[in-house]
Amino acid sequence: NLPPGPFGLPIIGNLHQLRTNHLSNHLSQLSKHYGPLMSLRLGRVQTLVVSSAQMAKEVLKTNDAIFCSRPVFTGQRMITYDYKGLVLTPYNEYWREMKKTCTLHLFTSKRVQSFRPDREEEVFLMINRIRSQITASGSYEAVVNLNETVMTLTSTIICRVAYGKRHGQEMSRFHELLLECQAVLVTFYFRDHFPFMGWLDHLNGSMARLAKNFNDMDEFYQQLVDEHLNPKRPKVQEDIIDILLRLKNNDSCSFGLTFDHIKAIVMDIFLAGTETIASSVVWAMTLLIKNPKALERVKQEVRNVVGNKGKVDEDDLQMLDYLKAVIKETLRLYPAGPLLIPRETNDKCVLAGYTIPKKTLVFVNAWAIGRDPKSWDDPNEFKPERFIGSSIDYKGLDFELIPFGSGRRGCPGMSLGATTMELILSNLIYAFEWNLPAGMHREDIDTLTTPGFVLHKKNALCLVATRSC
Ligand code: HEM
Repeated sequence: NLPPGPFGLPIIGNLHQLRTNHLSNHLSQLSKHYGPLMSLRLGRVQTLVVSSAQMAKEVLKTNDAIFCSRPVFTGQRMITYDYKGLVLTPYNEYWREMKKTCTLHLFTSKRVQSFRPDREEEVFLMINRIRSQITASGSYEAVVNLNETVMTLTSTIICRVAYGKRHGQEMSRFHELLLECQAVLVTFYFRDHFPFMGWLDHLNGSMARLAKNFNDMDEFYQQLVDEHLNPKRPKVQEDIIDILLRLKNNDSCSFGLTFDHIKAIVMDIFLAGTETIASSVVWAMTLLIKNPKALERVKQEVRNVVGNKGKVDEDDLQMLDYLKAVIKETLRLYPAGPLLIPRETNDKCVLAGYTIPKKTLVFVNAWAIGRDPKSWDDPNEFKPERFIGSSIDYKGLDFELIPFGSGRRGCPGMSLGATTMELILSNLIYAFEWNLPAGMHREDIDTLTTPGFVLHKKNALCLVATRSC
């Protein structure tokens, strides 16, 4: 008694139907036909796709205890030091302890606040770099590649938070490793879907590629840990590695924190924090440039609030209601994790009259839910106004808007993520006038996406910046 779904082929099931660049959109189209609970079979893996706010509430709230595990896959197992992190670890006693430790020591609002100077300094440095680009161009304007600019910024911010370091030569090496890491994480491993064909992963080189990436990343992280252990290291503000080393020395965790745990957590923070923030800022700028009235309104709001101060700081953010609405609307239309992070059931259960087996892989389609006409008027239109005077928020209680997920596996970095997005976007809008390059029209700005966990804009957003202050 499984939920309905498209007919699958023998052995491979529906795998062949999922070879698409925009999986969440494709699943959303299929769900229009099969309904908000849809079954798929990926090789031997039974899969459930959830595509309405009501069903998301059933899964993430009512039955959270059953839907809160994560699937075990080959690439993820190796990259996460055999599931010693948080993000991809299946639900078990270890995850609960680790989550408690991270919630108490890494994700408190006091800790997020303590990194405020790092965030502000890096954002202002980025604004100054764009200003220098304009000066160097010899005119009043310069073309800025926002994908590159914002990605460099967010990875520098996360580096400072996690390792207390800015971008240097070794950081660009790390960037390369991270890109390779994302590639090996989304690689198709035969053993995950057809256990008897695991030998093919060795034959086609994917296991060797995975092992190489893991060893390179491990070497990099170990070097960072060693630097932190060096007694001659200058005393600066505590970063995440410092905090975890302190907990290790004090024996603060019941499971005995090791260097592998520390490296796995730092890896999590990098993977979960960098691209999500960067892609969301790029989507916000894409939507604003395509909607000049909204861009004008947010610009007026930021300038009225900030005046001639020269930059937006975090104290100003509370007063920027329309900017916050722009961010909510962006996350509704382009959630950074359009299928959240895949879940797995840890028991059998009944949902809307259907039987969902234990160990079902679950995709909650935040992309489809954010565009569901049953929840939203003009669902495909960019209308930040819809959030003005509305209590709907992305904090995990309103299931029509769940870019950060919900329940016990919901995003613990939400506050850091949202504040950083607001700070970057408001400063970009405050410091510059943004226009399309000569000869380009609003309609020419595409919204194509890249495949993968994070929904990136495929073609770089290049806009003309002119100084406004
Ligand atoms: C725009 C920014 C961000 C977005 C949209 C986002 C989104 C998400 C989503 C959708 C999930 C899965 C939730 C679920 O399964 O219900 C998640 C989990 C997670 N996020 Fe974020 N995130 C963002 C920023 C961050 C940042 C800055 C950090 C850390 C510094 C972070 C750390 C994590 C962690 C550790 C998890 C795993 C939680 C678990 O499985 O227990 N995220 N995030």
